[in-house]
Amino acid sequence: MKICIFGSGAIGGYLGVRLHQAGADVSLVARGAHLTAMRQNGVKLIVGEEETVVHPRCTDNAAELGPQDYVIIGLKAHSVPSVVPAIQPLLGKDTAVVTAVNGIPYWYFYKNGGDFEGRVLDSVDPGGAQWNGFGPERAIGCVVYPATEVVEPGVIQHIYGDKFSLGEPDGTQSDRVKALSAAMEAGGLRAPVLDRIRDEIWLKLWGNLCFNPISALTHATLDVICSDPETRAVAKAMMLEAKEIGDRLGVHFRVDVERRINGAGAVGAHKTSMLQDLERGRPMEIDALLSVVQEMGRMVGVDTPTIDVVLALVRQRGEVAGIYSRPGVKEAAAPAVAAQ
Ligand SMILES: NC(=O)C1=CN([C@@H]2O[C@H](COP(=O)(O)OP(=O)(O)OC[C@H]3O[C@@H](n4cnc5c(N)ncnc54)[C@H](OP(=O)(O)O)[C@@H]3O)[C@@H](O)[C@H]2O)C=CC1
Ligand SMILES: CC(C)(CO)C(=O)C(=O)O
Repeated sequence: MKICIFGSGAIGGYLGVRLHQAGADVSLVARGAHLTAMRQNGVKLIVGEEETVVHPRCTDNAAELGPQDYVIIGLKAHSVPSVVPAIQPLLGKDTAVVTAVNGIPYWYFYKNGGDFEGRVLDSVDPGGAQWNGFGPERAIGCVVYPATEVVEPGVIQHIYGDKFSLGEPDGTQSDRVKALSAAMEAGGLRAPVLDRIRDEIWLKLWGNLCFNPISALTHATLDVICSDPETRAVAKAMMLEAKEIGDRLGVHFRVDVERRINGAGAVGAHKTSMLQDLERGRPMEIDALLSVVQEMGRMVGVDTPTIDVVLALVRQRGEVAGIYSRPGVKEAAAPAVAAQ
């Protein structure tokens, strides 16, 4: 089984190590010092006291790899549109594209039925670059639950979790999704194949769409956001607006808002990825977590007053830090120093 992980950072690198251990023919696409270190020393994964080093093929040039059975996208959401051309050499007739990325994926309205079938979402897929460049029929959905970090080039620290839920857009138990699940499970991961992957995408997104921007605005950790009555109320208001949108799109939320907030609070004094990105001066995933929910709200006729306010504030926070540009505006240059 040939698998290329395009964007082999914290999550992609973790997946790469586990799939390599499972015996898959794994190639990692990465760049910079991280790529150099992985090429020279292998990829080191630290899980608790245990350290594993594996030596998959590592490159910054996907063209040298040829067509794959699976391309797993492990990039931050905002990076995906720009790599569509670079991914083309990896795509054969039957190659599946697995979106291991937070937020709403480009293929959301493929085989979902209803009024919006075939609709491209501008906030995550401007101009339909992914829809047209990958094709929605290649897509396999993936919800990423583990937390991992690149602690130094070539070194991935596992923090918690081992579950990557998978699912076909049409909910079928296809051979390709079952084979990928089996490979991931052979590597020691949990990879259930769900028949309603969009429900799971929303459940994860439900937390990301509020906690991540609130944390970027306040610099508070999850425990603080969830226990302070005022920020908890902001989060809850955003989640209820999002739930109304999800309900109209046929999403089933299997837990209620209070339980979802309590679950996030129980994670503890953890900085969300958006806060970490802000502090490190790296682009923030605002559009795939938040702008897209506003866009979907407009589509289904649900007002999103709280989401609108928080989105306006976090966009401006990102723009002032030089790490965010609104969809349709030229990409922000990375600042020389991290934002304070
Ligand atoms: N890390 C986590 O704990 C979790 C992450 N997620 C989600 O998973 C997704 C991936 O996140 P994460 O792994 O943390 O992100 P990372 O930034 O750690 O990994 C992405 C990697 O892709 C590289 N990259 C970007 N553009 C290119 C390119 N053109 N060519 C080659 N390599 C490229 C980046 O390099 P560079 O650093 O140079 O930009 C980086 O190494 C995100 O959507 C995130 O929200 C979800 C749950 C938890
Ligand atoms: C920690 C958590 C759950 C916050 O929503 C997360 O997924 C993130 O930081 O992106």
